[in-house]
Amino acid sequence: MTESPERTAIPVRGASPYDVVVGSNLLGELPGMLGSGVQRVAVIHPRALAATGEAIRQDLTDQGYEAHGIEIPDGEEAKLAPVASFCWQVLGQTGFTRSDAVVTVGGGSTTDMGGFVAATWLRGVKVVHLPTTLLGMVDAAVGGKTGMNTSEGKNLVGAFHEPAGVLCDLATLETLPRNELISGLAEVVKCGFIADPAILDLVESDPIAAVDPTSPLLRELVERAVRVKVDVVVDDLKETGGTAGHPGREALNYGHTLGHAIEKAERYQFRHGAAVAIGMVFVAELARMAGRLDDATAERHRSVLELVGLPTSYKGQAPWGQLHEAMRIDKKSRGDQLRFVVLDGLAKPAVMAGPDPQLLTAAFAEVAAEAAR
Ligand SMILES: NC(=O)c1ccc[n+]([C@@H]2O[C@H](COP(=O)([O-])OP(=O)(O)OC[C@H]3O[C@@H](n4cnc5c(N)ncnc54)[C@H](O)[C@@H]3O)[C@@H](O)[C@H]2O)c1
Ligand SMILES: O=C(O)C(=O)C[C@@H](O)[C@H](O)[C@H](O)COP(=O)(O)O
Ligand SMILES: [Zn+2]
Repeated sequence: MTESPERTAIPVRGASPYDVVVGSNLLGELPGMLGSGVQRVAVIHPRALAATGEAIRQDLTDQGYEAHGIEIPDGEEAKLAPVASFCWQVLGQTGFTRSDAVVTVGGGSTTDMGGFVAATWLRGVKVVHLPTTLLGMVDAAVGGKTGMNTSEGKNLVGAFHEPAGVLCDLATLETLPRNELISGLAEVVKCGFIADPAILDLVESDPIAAVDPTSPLLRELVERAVRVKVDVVVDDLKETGGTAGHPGREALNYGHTLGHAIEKAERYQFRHGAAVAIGMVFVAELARMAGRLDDATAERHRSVLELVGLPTSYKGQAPWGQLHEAMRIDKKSRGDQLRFVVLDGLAKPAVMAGPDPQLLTAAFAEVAAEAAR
């Protein structure tokens, strides 16, 4: 790892190695990440970042690229087939070849959709991610997973397609709405529970700095969470399974089984991180009730998430039956068997396969009932 006060480069080793760079004012590094031979660049950005997207497009044009801006909807509306189809149309009409590149500028919905377009255009062209949300920096832009929603559920279509580089420019977080920053912290806290408990200590030590985009503490959280994700994906890029005693990439799905079901039930009006926060409390209860997780660690889920303003109980309208049904199509399921990532202790992720339905109902009661406490 190369470090300086301005930038930290975290290498992702593997068949196609690349760097995740964390720092400020990193745009000058984009041509280096694009590498040689790129003539055309498509800058995919959401509506909310129209000015930023255009500035990056202009900058690339000034440097001699044939740069095209592609504006997509904000949030989950971007992760729909017609939006990918629109992007393919633009790439076709501008004559994109296999030596051209996609640059995404935005949050996880943009990197998921833009990454999917890059994975599928001509069966795969280069992509560089410029995440502009905390969640995008610590999670979505890293590791090559892309996901599109269908009416049946969240991220049901996608591909693994690693980026050529990721630039996490912390200065971009200064315009991010507070609730979006807090949503991203859920994935940071997730990394604390599954792999790096120092993350939890840091958040607990100064929860105000943890939600301050200019704080050195948030920068340390970003770097730590990126390292957790990188360590997992280099060992199990395509989620085919971990080594003995570790669930591999599935560990990153901690809290997501119920989380994704909540997002779908709430028609994606819930922030991803908020849904995952509730999902983590649910699986902590599941593991505690199954005798796998101690009371203190289970309770720590609630306390650390609440410290930064994340929800720990489900106050929405969907009944358990609807959420249970939605979980069946989760990618960790095998046949009719539901599988959950649980903890056997702090930083000890494991898989619980086919839990007793009564245990599931009891764990959900702990999450839903808290609303009435
Ligand atoms: N592929 C993966 O590994 C992975 C990992 C985690 C999450 N995800 C996906 O990421 C998505 C959530 O991503 P997200 O939380 O970044 O949300 P998002 O991409 O929907 O962005 C949230 C909102 O903030 C706006 N925005 C983005 N950057 C901004 C900035 N700097 N200033 C002002 N506004 C800005 C966006 O336009 C949007 O309206 C979900 O779809 C989730 O499934 C994917
Ligand atoms: O990178 C991964 O692998 C993850 O599971 C990270 C999750 O935070 C992310 O939300 C991911 O998109 C979920 O993947 P899915 O396979 O459950 O759709
Ligand atoms: Zn997630």
